[in-house]
Amino acid sequence: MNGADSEVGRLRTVMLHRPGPELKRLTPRNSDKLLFDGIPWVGRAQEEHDAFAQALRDHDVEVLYLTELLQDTLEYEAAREEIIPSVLAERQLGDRLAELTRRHLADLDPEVLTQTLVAGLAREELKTGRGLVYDLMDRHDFVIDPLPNLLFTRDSSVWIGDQVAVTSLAMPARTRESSLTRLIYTHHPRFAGVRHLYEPWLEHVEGGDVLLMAPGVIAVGTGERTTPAGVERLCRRVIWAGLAHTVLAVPIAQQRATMHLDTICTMVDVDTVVMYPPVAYSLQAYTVTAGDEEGELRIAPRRPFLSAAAQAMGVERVKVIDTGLDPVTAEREQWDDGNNTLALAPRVAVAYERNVETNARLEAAGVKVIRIAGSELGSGRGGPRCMSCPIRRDGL
Ligand SMILES: NC(=[NH2+])NCCC[C@H](N)C(=O)O
Repeated sequence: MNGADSEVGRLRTVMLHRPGPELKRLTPRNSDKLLFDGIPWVGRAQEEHDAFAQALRDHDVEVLYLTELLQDTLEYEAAREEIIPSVLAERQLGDRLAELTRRHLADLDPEVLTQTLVAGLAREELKTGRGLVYDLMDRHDFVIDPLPNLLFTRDSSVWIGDQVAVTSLAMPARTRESSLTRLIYTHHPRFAGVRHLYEPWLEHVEGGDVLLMAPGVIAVGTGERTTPAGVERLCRRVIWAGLAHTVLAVPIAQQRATMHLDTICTMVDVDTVVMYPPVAYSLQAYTVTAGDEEGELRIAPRRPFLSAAAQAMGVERVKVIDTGLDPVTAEREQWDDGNNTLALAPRVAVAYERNVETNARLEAAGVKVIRIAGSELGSGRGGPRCMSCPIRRDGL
């Protein structure tokens, strides 16, 4: 059965996206808007990603590729009819160019349509384009925007128990990603009958902010991406669907370095987190549980995150791999996703090799670290956890 009730149960199936031509669209002029901090060397990024996928397979994890699932999905007419209109940004294209683009997409076979939905479409590639909007656009302007952040499959959907939350991404450069994941989960036979816990048109929630701390206990960060309103809606849904008894709502600094909760904290064992030292003991949480009436929530006063988590999880304390680094190294390794580990099982985690000191501390604490290269992948500011959407983990 698909689903996950923790961050550390043995990982069985994961969804990845191998970066492709969408990364070749990045230029120094558009990279900020497209949420990359550098211009990746695409071939090397693919090699790094292939090694990541292989490391997972070597640990008996089934790797599904998002584009393969999408291509299968686009064999169905209903899926095509749903996705094509949704990518025609009419206010940008105007009705004439939108109609020509619609016709262009309708003629593509599932494989090329998949590529186009992910890599986008530049004006010069739309050979059938004409009209005033078309004439006024630069040849490199996008008729359909590329999705370079699709690589970070963590953010566009998240499994909670046996249901999938298709998220609502906050940044304009990413909003279309969850149209694709929603399409897959709605039409692909592998996911037939799966219940959707959340939808892309609701208040913003991103998967990188959602941590399954223990069966029944979820932490949700709120900052640059997941909004307070998103947390409230998610709380109501998970608690009243019986998927969690407690949600910890965790305010995080609204800045790029800490865009998601998983940039400062991930779990490496049933009761152990690796955490960015400057925030480990200052992070606060509101404990949210079911209210008296159906659909209502009870909110306990704010208190330190780690003690709120321990209480909800029913453990004496949450162990922190307090990386104990000097502040400059800690800040550098946090920026390079040192805290962003992907657990394959309790005390087995994938991490970027470059975060030498954080990895050494993990090992000293008894965690087996599977190191991967990420010099190019990391230019999008995401580590092994960001690049993976667990679809099935063994229950704890
Ligand atoms: N779960 C994560 N930390 N994801 C990282 C996403 C990085 C991506 N470039 C963004 O800015 O959205």
